[in-house]
Amino acid sequence: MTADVFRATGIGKSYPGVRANDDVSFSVAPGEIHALLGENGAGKSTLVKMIYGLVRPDQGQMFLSGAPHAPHDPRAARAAGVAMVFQHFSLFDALTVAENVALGMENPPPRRELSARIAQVSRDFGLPLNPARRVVTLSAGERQRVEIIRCLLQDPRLLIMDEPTSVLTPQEAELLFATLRKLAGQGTAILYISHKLDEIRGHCDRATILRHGRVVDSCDPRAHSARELAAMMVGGTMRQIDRSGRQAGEVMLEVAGLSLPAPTREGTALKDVTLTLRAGEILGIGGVAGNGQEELLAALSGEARSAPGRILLEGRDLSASGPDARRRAGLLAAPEDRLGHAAVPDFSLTENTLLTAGPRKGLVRRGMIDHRGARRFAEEVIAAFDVRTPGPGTAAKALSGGNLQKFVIGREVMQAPRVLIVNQPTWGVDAGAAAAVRQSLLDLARQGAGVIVISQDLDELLELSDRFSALNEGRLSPPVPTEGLTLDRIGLMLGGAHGMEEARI
Ligand SMILES: Nc1ncnc2c1ncn2[C@@H]1O[C@H](COP(=O)(O)OP(=O)(O)OP(=O)(O)O)[C@@H](O)[C@H]1O
Repeated sequence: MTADVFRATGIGKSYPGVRANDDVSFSVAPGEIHALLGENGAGKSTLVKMIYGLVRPDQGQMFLSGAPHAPHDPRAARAAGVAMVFQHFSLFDALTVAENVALGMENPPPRRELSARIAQVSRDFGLPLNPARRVVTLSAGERQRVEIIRCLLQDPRLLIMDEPTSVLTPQEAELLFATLRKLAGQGTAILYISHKLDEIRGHCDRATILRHGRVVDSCDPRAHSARELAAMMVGGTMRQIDRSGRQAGEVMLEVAGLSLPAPTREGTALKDVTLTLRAGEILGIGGVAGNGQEELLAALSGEARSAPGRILLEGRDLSASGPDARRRAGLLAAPEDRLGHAAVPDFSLTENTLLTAGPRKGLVRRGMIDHRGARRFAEEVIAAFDVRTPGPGTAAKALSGGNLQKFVIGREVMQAPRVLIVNQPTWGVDAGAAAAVRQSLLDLARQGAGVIVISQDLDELLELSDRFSALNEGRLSPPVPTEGLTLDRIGLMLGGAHGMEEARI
């Protein structure tokens, strides 16, 4: 007999060369918000994928409300009462909220009844959402609400959330926590994966800590500091960020009156973007997702070209140059989407170094690829950025999200750029690795490079940047010094960005 909603005993799962889960035992009580904590690659995703029927364990047993739980696929898991909200949304842009919800249901009711039920659940849980809206018009927070409502309509016993707040504004995140608390109040168990330790301390009742696939600790996160939790995850102490030793030098990058039309119907036009970046400086650009972040990165990296005189690197006009020419000149960029944009999923890490490091590291000469050189460079990145992987021959898609992120950032930093632009550099990266990535950006600036950090993580921007600008519907605000800047003030600078108004309800 057990009163647990979920229990795992001795769960094991191996991949070639990796023991992703090793003798994992833990349980989640009714009404409990239970955090799964661990470094990148610790085995959190593998564990929840087994609970949701996406991956089959090699060993051990799982129980749901006391009954054996061994789902063959997600449909079986859902039928048993498990629901999951993924990091990446699986919604169709062209369809309405109600149509998307219907697609995810086994036996959807007639459309009018479904719309009424969606409206009911959104009222009950304080999740404002109009069933007739097309998904393409929704902010990230609203899209997530669609996924959550889809889950709630199943009336789950166990709800799994994989890094749900990484795409949300602070206001949207608060709304999400209020919903989770309400749900827990009704007895639903919630399994919550996040790398944001303060968030876990603030909202979770219990935490199970995984390291190298094993459960190493279990605690009440409210009784520990973020530092202590991080130490449990890594089995050591966290290092402090060192911001010292940087001086603003000569102008490295100048962007003057850059305007570009939206690349797609859903995209954002850039409107008269102007900025100056000096050597040794970090400029932070904040904003709600979908306000031109990707477009700005594309315009700076050379994926999108612009009229003459718009983009100058050390006085040289690169406006009309493509990515390779800009890389050769020292203007490098790491986009947000690591799997697909920054890295080719089926390519090995060695092959993936060639994607961006070819021109600057001399890995492609007269059409010939220097494979040994590429492999050596991939090995250097793996070592310097502590990328946990069996080796440079591993396919990018086999790395855990955070480890691939470390690789993608490391690949650019280690090319010694003059100017580096990164978008969401620590998205999905664990606390220890995030500190290492941030330190590498500071070190790069200390060596005289200019760095632009585009991020939705305001704490990250405050920690890293010397000046802060807000990107709002493709417009960049004049920069303000970060020193003394409060979250409230930033909120005002971001004001009017779509999604914020609803989030304040
Ligand atoms: N399909 C796969 N093939 C090979 N190895 C895999 C596969 N999926 C996961 N792994 C490996 O299993 C280990 C655990 O990965 P998992 O994704 O569960 O970690 P995680 O704790 O969720 O990490 P993150 O916080 O970075 O998302 C990692 O070493 C990863 O490289």
